[in-house]
Amino acid sequence: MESATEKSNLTHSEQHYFNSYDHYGIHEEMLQDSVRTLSYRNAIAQNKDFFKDKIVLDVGCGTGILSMFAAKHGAKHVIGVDMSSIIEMAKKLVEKNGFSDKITLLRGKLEDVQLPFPKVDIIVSEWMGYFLLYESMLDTVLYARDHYLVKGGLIFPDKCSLHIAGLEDAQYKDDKVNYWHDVYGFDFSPFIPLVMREPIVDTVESQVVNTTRCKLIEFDLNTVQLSDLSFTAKFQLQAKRQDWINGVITWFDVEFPAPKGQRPIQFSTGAHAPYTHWKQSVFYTADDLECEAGDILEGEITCSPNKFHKRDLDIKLSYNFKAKGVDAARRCKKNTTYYIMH
Ligand SMILES: C[S@@+](CC[C@H](N)C(=O)[O-])C[C@H]1O[C@@H](n2cnc3c(N)ncnc32)[C@H](O)[C@@H]1O
Repeated sequence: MESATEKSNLTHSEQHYFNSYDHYGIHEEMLQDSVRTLSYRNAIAQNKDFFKDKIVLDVGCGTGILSMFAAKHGAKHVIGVDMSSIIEMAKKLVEKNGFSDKITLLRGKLEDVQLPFPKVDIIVSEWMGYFLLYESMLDTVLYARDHYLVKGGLIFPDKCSLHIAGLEDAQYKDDKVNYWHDVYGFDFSPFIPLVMREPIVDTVESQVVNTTRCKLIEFDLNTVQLSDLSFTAKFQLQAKRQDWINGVITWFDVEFPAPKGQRPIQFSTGAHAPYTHWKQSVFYTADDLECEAGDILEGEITCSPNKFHKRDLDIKLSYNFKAKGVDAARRCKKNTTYYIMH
C-alpha cells in the first residue's frame, strides 16, 4: 500500500515511534486487553442507531479492529488511517472478514492523507498512552476533529480524566534505588537520580494505595485544545492509615458518548479496577513520608511534552506533606521532583 507520508522524511524519534507499531506483538497485547477492546465494542454497539449509515474515521486504526466494529454496527463507510506497516495486515483482515466494500484503509500520517470524504460523522480512536498523554497521539485526534468532524459529530471516547493517589512501596523502591550503592562491590550511586527520574509503569495492588484519590484533570475531547494538554493541576490527598508514602500512582479513566437516558460505557485503569495493559504509573517521591491517618499530602503536577522528543512527557511533582499530631514537625516534608516519561 502506498503511504501518503515518506517515512524517511520523519524525525528519527517519529520513525522509531511508528516502527514500534509495525510488530504484531503490540497489537496482540492491545487486542487481548479485553477491558480496552470490549469497551470500544460495547460503546459502538450501544450507539448503533447513531452509527447507522454514518461516515466514520478510525484514527490510528492498527489492525482495523475498531473500523470493523463500526462497520459491523451499521456505519455506511469507515476510513481507517495508520502510518505503521500493520495497516497491510489490517487490509488482509478487512478482506478476510468481508468488509472491503465498507472500509477504506489509508497508509500515512493522518495529518498527510487525503480522505475520500470531506467530512466524517464520527471519529473513533484508541490514542491513550501511559499517564494518559504519553505518545501525544491525542494531538492527532484533535487534528482530525478540527479538520474532518462535522458539527455535532461524535468522538469515541470523548471524556477522559487523570487521577492520583499515594502509595506504600518501600521494598520495591529500596530494591530499585539502593541496588546502585553496591554493584559487585562498586559504588554506582550516580545512577540514582536517573532511576528516580523515570516513572515506573507496573501493576499496583490496591491495598498499597494508602491515601484518598484525587482527580487531577479532565478533558472533554469535543472542546479541548492542544494548548490544554500542557497543564498544571493541584491535588490534595489524605492519608488513610499509619504507614509510609513512598510515591504516588496515577491512572486514567475514559468514557464514551451514550444515547440519551443510557449510562455511558466507561473504564478505569486504576489499581482498584480490573487489569489493563496501561497498568499504573508510579512516581517515587524524593522523601519517604511517614504518615498518620488524616495527614495531608498536597501539591501540584505540571506536565508538558518534551521540547526535543514531543512524544515524551516532562512531569514535575511538587508536594507539601502536612503531618499532624505525633512528631508532626519532624514528619512534615516539602519537595519538588522532575520526571521524564519516555
Ligand atoms: C494505540 S494503537 C491503536 C490501534 C487500533 N486502533 C486498536 O485499537 O487496536 C495506535 C495506532 O495509531 C497509529 N498512529 C499514531 N499516530 C498516528 C498518526 N499521526 N497518523 C497515523 N497513524 C497514527 C499507530 O501507528 C498505531 O498503530
